[in-house]
Amino acid sequence: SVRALDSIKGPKELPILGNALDFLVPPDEILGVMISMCRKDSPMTRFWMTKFKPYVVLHSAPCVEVLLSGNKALTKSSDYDYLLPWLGRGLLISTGAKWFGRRKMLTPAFHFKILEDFVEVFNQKSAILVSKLAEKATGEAFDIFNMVTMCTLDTIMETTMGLSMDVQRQSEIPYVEAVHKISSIAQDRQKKLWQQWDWLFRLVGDGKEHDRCLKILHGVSLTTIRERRRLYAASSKSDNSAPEGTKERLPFLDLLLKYSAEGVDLSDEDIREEVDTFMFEGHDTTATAVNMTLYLLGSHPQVLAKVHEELDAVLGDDEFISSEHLTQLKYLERCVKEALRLYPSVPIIGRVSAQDLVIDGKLIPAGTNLMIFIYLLHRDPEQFPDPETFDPDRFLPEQIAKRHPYAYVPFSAGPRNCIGQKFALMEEKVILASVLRRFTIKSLHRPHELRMMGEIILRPKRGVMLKMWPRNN
Ligand code: HEM
Repeated sequence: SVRALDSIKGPKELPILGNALDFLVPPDEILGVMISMCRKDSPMTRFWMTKFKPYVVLHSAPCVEVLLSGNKALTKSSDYDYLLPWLGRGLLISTGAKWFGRRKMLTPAFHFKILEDFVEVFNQKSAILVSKLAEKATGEAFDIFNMVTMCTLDTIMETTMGLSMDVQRQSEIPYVEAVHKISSIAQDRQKKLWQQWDWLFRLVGDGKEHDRCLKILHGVSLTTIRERRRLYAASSKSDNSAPEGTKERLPFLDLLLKYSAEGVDLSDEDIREEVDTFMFEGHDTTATAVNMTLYLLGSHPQVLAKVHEELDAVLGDDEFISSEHLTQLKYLERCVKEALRLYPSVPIIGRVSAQDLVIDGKLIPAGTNLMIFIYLLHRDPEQFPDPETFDPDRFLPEQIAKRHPYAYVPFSAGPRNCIGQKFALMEEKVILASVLRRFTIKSLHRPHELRMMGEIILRPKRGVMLKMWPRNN
């Protein structure tokens, strides 16, 4: 049945090895290789990671719609298996009844009422970032990437895990370094045939480094659970109610602890998987998104001027950025969305279909690995004319109405979309508004100098180099 895939266009392949050798390039060249493989004259492309493992890459809106709408392909592709030692079968990777039950269980933790309570934390954590940036705002070049990452990590730990770790005041965070390293190793394993087998991965691959990272990552998640369990038990004992400030709507980790205390089938390992999944997905994605928005604004002074104007008009002298302010920051929101178009934090997602599918008139047999190449989809010139140009007005309502509904999916779409989408957009806006109301910025890199790496999460190889100055100074 794999023969059916021969009717889909793709790059020339070698016997047995297929296209596997094409991927043996440094991490900052993978996206380029993928783009050059994908056919411009076809809405999807087929390639072979050896002749035993075909992939179909979808890069046009109507094809993406077939896959993401409905329940046809809710199972993740085997590429996610490389993340299993770290994330286990938490919400990102689980499938079937386990995924469905968890999704239902965790959705209330992202209820808009809870998100409104988080706005205060977004403000507090952004204020720490701003105070650190005040030292950098001298017109000297610096890399802002990790400073923003620490801010988003600090935020996710306090909002969803209920713990104040004060990571922004520390100079180095082994957790962040381990996240970057392990994602890079997982990505690397996908393309290196000899690393597919665990024993060989350990013998000649990055197995040792992988396990070192794993120890750091699980150390942090297990400590987090232990600490929150202690606080949860103490507060439940004292007044028989949820921990302080959480009312009846419990944030993420407390919700899991409550279910496990009530005897719902949720082992310590189950909780650990979810904590690891949300700590990772909840900070690394937003870090890239905020960083790339800053990069783009720092390269487009006229757009930045309009953002400044809007911030001054909406925020005035109000120190606290409220959810009402956020609703009014429409231009900033368009910038955030346009930045996620050009630099979607998750550039590629993978599925496998349990049943035969017909996409663009072609039969895709059950079991085929499917990729949605979000990065390329967002550059379709038919949907986004002059696609490399940063133009926030593409997200004016009348412009959105002209496009295919699946032309823009930075948070994926359908039942397995991003559970943290609203959280992310609110957090991004608070961080950006807090920073930009006080500072003006200039980016030092041109787009091709960023050398974007698609290591599960998109990352610029050389960070985001900026010059920054206080405003009105
Ligand atoms: C700008 C920020 C973000 C972007 C661009 C983003 C993007 C995505 C995408 C594309 C997916 C689908 C992944 C796939 O199909 O493999 C996803 C899933 C997910 N995201 Fe996000 N995300 C962001 C922020 C967040 C935040 C803040 C959280 C948590 C607080 C979060 C938690 C998750 C989880 C748990 C899933 C798996 C959902 C499921 O399969 O049911 N994400 N995200």
